[in-house]
Amino acid sequence: MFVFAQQPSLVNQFVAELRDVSIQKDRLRFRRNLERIGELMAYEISKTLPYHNVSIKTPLGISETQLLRQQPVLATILRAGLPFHQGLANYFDQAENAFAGAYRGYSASDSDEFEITMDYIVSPDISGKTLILSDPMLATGRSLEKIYHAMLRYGIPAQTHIAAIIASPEGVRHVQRQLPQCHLWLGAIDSHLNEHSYIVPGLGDAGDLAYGGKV
Ligand SMILES: O=P(O)(O)OC[C@H]1O[C@H](OP(=O)(O)OP(=O)(O)O)[C@H](O)[C@@H]1O
Ligand SMILES: O=c1cc[nH]c(=O)[nH]1
Ligand SMILES: [Mg+2]
Repeated sequence: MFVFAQQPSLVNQFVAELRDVSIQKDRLRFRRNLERIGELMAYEISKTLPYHNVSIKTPLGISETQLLRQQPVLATILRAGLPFHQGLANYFDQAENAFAGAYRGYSASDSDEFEITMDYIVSPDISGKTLILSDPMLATGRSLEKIYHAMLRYGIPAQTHIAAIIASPEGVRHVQRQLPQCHLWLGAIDSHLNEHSYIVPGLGDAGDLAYGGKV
């Protein structure tokens, strides 16, 4: 598990801006910060992927270097995942992409009990490929668990990376227990979940901050 908050970097600045009530209401900046963190996480994850040697012909000679052996498949969960996904896609710029729609379906309007409902998924074949599954918020971990299992309809990946920006300790434990094969990349691990399963201190509702409220 790699936690960006455990070392000084610009990721901490961008996470701070996502959280800050005096900055986060600027939707454009909020989305751009999700995207910027996606870009920096892509760079960090790229250091752990398989490479092969290549020779590049320049106007003056040959340059030997190492390039990614294969682009990953980038998968994300609507809505809040979209800007974060775009950041990953800016750097893994030839990746194939998968999208899933999932939301918390509550048993009653005054209840905190919910099931994760998935109503949309589209993906390329992921057999033998590197899968990077992203969602900025890892609260209970049940959305990521559900979408990971749904992705297995499209093949068994060679390796899976889960990228999240803010996680709860409960969610991290859940993902580590349910998906022990996945590598975790986290911006920060916060204090706890509240009674509504929101992360504290967290940032609030990432989807609403990025795109506005919903009815
Ligand atoms: O770890 P979990 O307990 O499953 O919660 C995390 C999920 O909640 C948020 O999405 P939300 O349902 O708010 O949808 P939205 O992005 O459309 O706002 C977030 O982006 C995750 O998908
Ligand atoms: O804290 C949380 C939990 C779920 N979804 C969010 O956007 N924020
Ligand atoms: Mg939301």
